Amino acid sequence: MNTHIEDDDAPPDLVDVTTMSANPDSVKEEESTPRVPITLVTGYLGAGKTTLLNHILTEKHGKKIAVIMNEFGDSSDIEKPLTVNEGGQEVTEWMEVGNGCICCSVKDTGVMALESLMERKGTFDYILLETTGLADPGNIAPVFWMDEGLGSSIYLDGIVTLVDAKNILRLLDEPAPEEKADAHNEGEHDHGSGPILSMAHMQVSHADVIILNKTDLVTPEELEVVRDRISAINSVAKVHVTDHSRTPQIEGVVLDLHAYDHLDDLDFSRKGHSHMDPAISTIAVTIPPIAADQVPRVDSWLQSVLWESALPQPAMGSTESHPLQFEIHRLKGILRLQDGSSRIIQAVRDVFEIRDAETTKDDGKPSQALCKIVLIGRGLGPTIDPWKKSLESFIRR
Ligand SMILES: Nc1nc2c(ncn2[C@@H]2O[C@H](COP(=O)(O)OP(=O)(O)OP(=O)(O)O)[C@@H](O)[C@H]2O)c(=O)[nH]1
Ligand SMILES: [Zn+2]
Repeated sequence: MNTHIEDDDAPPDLVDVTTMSANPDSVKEEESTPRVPITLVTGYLGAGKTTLLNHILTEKHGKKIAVIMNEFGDSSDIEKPLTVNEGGQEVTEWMEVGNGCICCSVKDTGVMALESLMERKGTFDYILLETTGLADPGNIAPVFWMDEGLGSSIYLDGIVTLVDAKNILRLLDEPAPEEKADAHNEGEHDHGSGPILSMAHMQVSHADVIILNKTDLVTPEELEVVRDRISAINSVAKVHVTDHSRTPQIEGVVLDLHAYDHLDDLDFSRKGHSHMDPAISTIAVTIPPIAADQVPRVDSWLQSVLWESALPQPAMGSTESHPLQFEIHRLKGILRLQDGSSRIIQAVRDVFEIRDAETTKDDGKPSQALCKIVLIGRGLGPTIDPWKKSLESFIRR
């Protein structure tokens, strides 16, 4: 399935780079160097990830970007090409990243590549990592929160998912590859049975930005259908329509998304979509401002929802007879406190954090003053009612 060899935009040539070897002083500098942002670039096989990265490498953006490409598609590579673009000069070398297996991919080859990359910290100020087309970004994203080493030197700026407009509908309706990987996958996330859930769903549901690519291959009508389907799965991601991954700009589209450090934009971009995806959807739960001592209750509620896939029941003896069978892939939220401060919630799968929000300007709109939690996942049910009731009653207990 790999088409890089006959690409028009062939990957840069391999050149020797002595200038990039680790600076002996870098160990001393480590403490003072700020964390480097990383954007994960995901998307199904052939969606245009490498095309996007090549596009970025040739644009003027004034950043030294370390790009780790996934040149050999989905073999478990033992080497990854690393390109750093510096003053218009591209330098590529190959990094040993050890042996990885995409099925057991908490430590996949991408993560190992990052570990080798951090040995030369200071030679770049941004990282772009192309994940393999079959990888679930939900496995990689939490590494930046859980891994002491990587988490202290890198922060996740956002997840960009390339979508192949021509093939996405078919991919969304295809059975998940998990069945065949299962033998290899014990203890991994069990996606259960139920509506079809493909890798394409996982990649779309985790996205902060969706680049709807290859639009030259579809009609405007087909494009509309695809857009509807995508936003039914993930209504919060920003969607950019492209061909050959040529985004209108790079900053704010692929770089510097700050998807995990502020949440201006929890409003759904396309409302009232009629074609719900049977497998994954987005819901938003809003409640009035809470007291500071209710924040730990929200934390407990999230533990139940994210770790146990259990929605705390509103009250004893409640008539709730059909507990939802759900699974959350991505969750973000903002808690407004009665004292005027805010907290931000971020979760990818079962890893989550609640932290202080940077002070946000109060624009006086009452809707801005509500707590809001957005959940993306499967089996969320037809209405937000059970979610809202559960949250509201749980935090008051
Ligand atoms: N027609 C058309 N072709 C495209 C477009 N974007 C990319 N391609 C071509 O599609 C092929 C695959 O693109 P890549 O950028 O290599 O895709 P990828 O996601 O990196 O692929 P893998 O790494 O194999 O998963 C290449 O031949 C690209 O030139 C597009 O918008 N329209
Ligand atoms: Zn690629």
